[in-house]
Amino acid sequence: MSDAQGQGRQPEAVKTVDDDTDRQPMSTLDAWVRSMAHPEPASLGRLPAHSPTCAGCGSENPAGLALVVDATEDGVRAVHRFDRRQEGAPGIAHGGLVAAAFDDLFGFLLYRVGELAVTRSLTVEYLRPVLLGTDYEFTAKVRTREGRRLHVDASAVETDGRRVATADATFIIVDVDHFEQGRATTLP
Ligand SMILES: CCCCCCCC(=O)SCCNC(=O)CCNC(=O)[C@H](O)C(C)(C)COP(=O)(O)OP(=O)(O)OC[C@H]1O[C@@H](n2cnc3c(N)ncnc32)[C@H](O)[C@@H]1OP(=O)(O)O
Repeated sequence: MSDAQGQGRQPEAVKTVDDDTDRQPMSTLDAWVRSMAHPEPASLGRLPAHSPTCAGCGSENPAGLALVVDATEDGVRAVHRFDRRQEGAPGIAHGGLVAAAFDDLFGFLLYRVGELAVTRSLTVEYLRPVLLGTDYEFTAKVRTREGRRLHVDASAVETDGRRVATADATFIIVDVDHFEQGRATTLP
């Protein structure tokens, strides 16, 4: 992506900005599509959120996980601590939210491969309870690429190195037109 210096660029996803060409207001989707249209491999360091309101990594989503993700030599990494908003059983993170963390982390690999892709399948192995208020290191990498398919792997580990969960997923590379389907959404 254009934030190759790892400065944490936020895509212009939720801002209404002036279109340089016709001076008409640009929609949220137009701005997001424009910002995501040309993903480029990023250098090491902090990666930009998918959008400010992304449920996985957007800092402006009060219900989101607000993952903070760095590019590493072989993939991506986030240290994350779940809180009460992600509770399932008392004191334990809900499995669906752990899956969401993996899914969103996988979405950051797109910055590393320079393609747009979406989740087609996601499998999580819950090895141990993921506790609220505890730091976990999430890492992910691309295992293989076959045509439009990206096979990706991830794990979450405690500070002592014990794995609490692993995940693998298939992402399918899509054209930016895929996201035009979001136009059907009519939320205020
Ligand atoms: C910028 C992104 C931000 C990231 C945010 C975090 C990630 C997300 O939340 S993404 C959102 C959740 N995912 C979605 O909404 C995706 C919804 N699904 C779709 O839109 C479509 O099914 C889509 C685009 C994935 C694939 O549709 P389509 O293009 O018709 O693909 P299709 O022809 O069925 O399959 C494509 C290829 O994948 C293969 N494939 C399909 N399913 C699988 C699977 N489960 N495992 C392995 N391969 C598969 C097919 O065999 C085919 O292979 P090939 O190209 O070699 O023939």
